[in-house]
Amino acid sequence: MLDSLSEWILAAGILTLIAYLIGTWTHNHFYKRNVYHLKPVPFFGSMAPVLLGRLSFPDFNKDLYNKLEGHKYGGVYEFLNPIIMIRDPELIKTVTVKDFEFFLDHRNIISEEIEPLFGKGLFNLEGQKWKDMRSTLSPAFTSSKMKTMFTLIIECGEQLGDFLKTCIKDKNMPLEGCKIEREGDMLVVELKDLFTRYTNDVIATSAFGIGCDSLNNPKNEFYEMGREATNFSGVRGLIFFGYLLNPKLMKLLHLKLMPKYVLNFFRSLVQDTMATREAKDIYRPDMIHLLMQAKKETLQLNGINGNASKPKWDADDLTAQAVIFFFAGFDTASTLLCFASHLLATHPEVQSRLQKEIDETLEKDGGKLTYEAVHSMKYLDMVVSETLRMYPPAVATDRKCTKTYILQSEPPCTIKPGEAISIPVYGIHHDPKYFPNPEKFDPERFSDENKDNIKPYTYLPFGLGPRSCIGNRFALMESKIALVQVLMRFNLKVVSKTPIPIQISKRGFNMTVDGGFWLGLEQREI
Ligand code: HEM
Repeated sequence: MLDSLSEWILAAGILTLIAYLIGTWTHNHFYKRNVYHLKPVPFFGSMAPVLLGRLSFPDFNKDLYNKLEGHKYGGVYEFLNPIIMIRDPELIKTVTVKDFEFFLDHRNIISEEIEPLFGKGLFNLEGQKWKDMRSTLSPAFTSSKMKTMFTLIIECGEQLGDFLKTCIKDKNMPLEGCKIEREGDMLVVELKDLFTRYTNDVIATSAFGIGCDSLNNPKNEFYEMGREATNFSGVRGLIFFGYLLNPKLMKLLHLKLMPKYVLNFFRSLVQDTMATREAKDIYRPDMIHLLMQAKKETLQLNGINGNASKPKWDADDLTAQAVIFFFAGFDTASTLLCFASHLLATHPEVQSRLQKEIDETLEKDGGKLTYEAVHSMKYLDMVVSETLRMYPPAVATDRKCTKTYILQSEPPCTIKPGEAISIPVYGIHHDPKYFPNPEKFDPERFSDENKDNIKPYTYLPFGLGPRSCIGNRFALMESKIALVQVLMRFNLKVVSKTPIPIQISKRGFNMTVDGGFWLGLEQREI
């Protein structure tokens, strides 16, 4: 028992010292290697501004990037984990493309043992397993497969357009379940809710093989389960933080991220659909079909690994891919749609020019939106590209070193297996050296005349190299379809609830705004 004040002070001192040593025990990593780095705070490392809510996650990324100004790369600390942030486009090319074999993997925060349906997903797979799975899945994302899947996605696009048209026409239509209000002749819509329902339906039909119509059936089971699965607030947010802070300890504690019933729902959905299709010999042009082909080992490996023997996938391996498409695609694409709509409403001249392009294109095809028409609209592509530059839904990406590597730079730096590299997408997209006047929304940056002036490896909303986003084409197609469906019928208008200027939320890691993306939808007179 401690019974004198001096003993209490001594004990407190020892405990503080122990805490300090634990909170800083990796913080000399860059100092020892003579790497320029940002001074870390005990426990927090470089994360204090975002954890204390001083900066949003994108602004925090830009802040770190700017603080390393003058250096091609530099050290930052994600809590206790040292991470090399690479800023220089040539170094980014080296890591993601040229010497990709040394940086094959992402950091695997949630392992296969903890959450098999996460850990076995393409994003988290490592080494040869990743190569095999990427080779198996790549044929699902070629232009010809996109064209086949177009028929499924356009159905969701038309559902979106028709739903909004009915809402505006039928003043008695009940709107509960969706965040839509009426203001005179206009609909006032919270776009995150609207577009999340759309991207949910797109993934449901193309990756899980089911139609849900989450606008007309706002409480359908798939949508509810999807929301549950992607809800990282409360205890689950803390568990995720725990994995970031101390993955080893968290693995020992074996704390799960996903409720079992949610995982079982997705597992049975995929596995039952596959069983029914097999039994009844049903064909549908979607990803489930491709996964079934993979199961039967009928797909040719497309050459990334040059390995002739075909891997065997079990049921969870395949379900995990449908789940990762859902996770990787549903929030990112709806975020893109929200920011694009907001930018169009606040830049009416851009909106009118885009609507003109849409009207002219549709007129040529007798009012029908075809695959070719979506891909022929250059201004639409410029608007989407500039939105992804200003507001990339993936603010940063990473790589994990798999073989000892010497980064040839000034000074050279040895990176050991397991060490992490961060690529600051948002910071680079907002660097005036590469994008003059970066806070200005200017689709002209991506015009035929100007786009070749963009320095290679500085525009990276979908990452880069063999490990870049596999759903890139899919995401662009579904987003363009939704924009056309909305803009052919409506003018996007700023209303009193519209957040102006837009302030990215300081809560959480998502690129979103507090209070929602509210805009007015006014029916067009055509
Ligand atoms: C606007 C929408 C999207 C954005 C901005 C986006 C962005 C990204 C980024 C930055 C990466 C990491 C790339 C890298 O590290 O180089 C990634 C990976 C990935 N994305 Fe997307 N994504 C989007 C939509 C989608 C969709 C719709 C799908 C699925 C249908 C998808 C599936 C994936 C998968 C599976 C990976 C992991 C690839 C691998 O590790 O091999 N993404 N995405």
